[in-house]
Amino acid sequence: QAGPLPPGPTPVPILGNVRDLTAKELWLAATKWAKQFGDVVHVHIVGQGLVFLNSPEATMDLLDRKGSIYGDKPALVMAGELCGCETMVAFTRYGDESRRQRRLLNQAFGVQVIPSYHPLIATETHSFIQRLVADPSNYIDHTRRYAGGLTLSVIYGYEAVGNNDKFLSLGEECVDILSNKIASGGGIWPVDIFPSLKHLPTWAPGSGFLIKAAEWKAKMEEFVDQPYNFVKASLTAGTHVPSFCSMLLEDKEKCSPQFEFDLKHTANSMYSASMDTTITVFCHFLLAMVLHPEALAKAQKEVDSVVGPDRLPTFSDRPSLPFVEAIFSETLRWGVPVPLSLPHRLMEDDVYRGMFIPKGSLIFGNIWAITRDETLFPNASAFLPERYMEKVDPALAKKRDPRSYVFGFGRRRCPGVNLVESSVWLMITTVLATLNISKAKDDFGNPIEPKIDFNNAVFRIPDKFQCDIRPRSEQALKVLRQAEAARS
Ligand code: HEM
Repeated sequence: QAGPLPPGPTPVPILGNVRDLTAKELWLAATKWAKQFGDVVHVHIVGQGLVFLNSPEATMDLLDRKGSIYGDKPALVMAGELCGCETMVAFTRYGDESRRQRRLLNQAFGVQVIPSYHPLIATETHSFIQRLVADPSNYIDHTRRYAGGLTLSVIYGYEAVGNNDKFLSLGEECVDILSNKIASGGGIWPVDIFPSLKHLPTWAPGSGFLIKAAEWKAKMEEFVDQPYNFVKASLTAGTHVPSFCSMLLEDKEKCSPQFEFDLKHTANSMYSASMDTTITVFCHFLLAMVLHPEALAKAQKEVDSVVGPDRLPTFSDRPSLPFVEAIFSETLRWGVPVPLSLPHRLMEDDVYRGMFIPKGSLIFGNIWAITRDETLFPNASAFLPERYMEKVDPALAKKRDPRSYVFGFGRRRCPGVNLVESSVWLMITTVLATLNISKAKDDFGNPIEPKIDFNNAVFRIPDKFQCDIRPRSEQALKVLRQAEAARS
């Protein structure tokens, strides 16, 4: 071993740090260790090493600069083999398959393609606002329908019908199983440490995980197959709406079984990755506006002065709305949608600042620790969009830009980032233009403080909180109706 392991909390014999790894807000525990042990922390579960990188320098040095050995994903027996997730993009091993998938992802959501989705994004945004107006308390379901509906349209040419649409419900159920059951607490199950446990007969004590895994695998297969079979059937029937899948499937030359396999799984990964992430960002935006009426008023004033009362915001307004831009950036930083990113796997032994990081370690970029770093973001736990209005040199601006972290790192960085840049911006800006957001009131007219808790193991989604969402004016409703009428 070429040097000591990075420091970390003292493990107990054999089991290691099992007791230190909690499923609830693991990023808080990891950040406590960062304060105690530094920006590279090592823990282990029965010998499986987990390394937390807690600073911009450490994530950049290892996950970005040494991306060729830090770009792998763990071969988890439970998640991958038993639950059937090994072909989902976020779990595929680094190599030919992941490269083919990334190429498809770039074809769908590369920066050059996004403007072609602008009209659809606008339509979906306007419908989203109408639904918020009609039924404000179900803002989470509306956001799922917005984000999932957008990817279902773009990828499969499928139009979601209602918040309880069959593919939206399937998506909701499967993403919940993935993040809160399969990947909870770092995603390491006893069978990942002792693979022979997978041969336990299902009647044996302790084999309950095998029954659960079989159930979840069947669901994941439905999730991957059903929307894809919809495109194939509509292509055969000639009823398809042009989409990413239909366009590629029409090119018969390309359609080898391997290509179809890649397409089917990549399509599913785009759909599944779009929902809870967007929900997390929108919920934090809503919460920030409820808690900071002064920021809301300032942003509305800016939107009003640029857009005026007679139309809705469009992408061409973006350069004229710097404070809205600052709110967007601060929402990403303050909200931290995926606080520990998704684990990478180190492919070769490595030495970093004299510390030995063994091959096979799971590497977590601790985005929470970075975005709460007081030296980079003074008063880091406060929502302060003004911090992005300050002119700073380009190197510092990049270091402070939450986009350098919140979409993950290196060769596995989020391929949905360009879509999010457009879709979430328009969503936020249109809400600011048309809606007022404030604390809900009790029967006596007293404001109710939103109760915030986080119970998702991967995404930092605030549990549903009370708030008041209503149209800003009759005129706002009128322009929304006009936008709808123009479409039909
Ligand atoms: C709304 C905000 C979003 C955030 C904050 C976000 C964040 C992330 C993060 C942190 C990762 C892990 C990166 C890593 O392993 O280093 C990731 C991976 C991924 N994201 Fe996103 N994401 C968002 C939206 C989307 C959307 C809309 C899509 C697709 C349309 C998408 C598709 C993916 C895929 C396919 C991966 C796996 C990439 C791989 O392992 O190679 N994401 N995302």
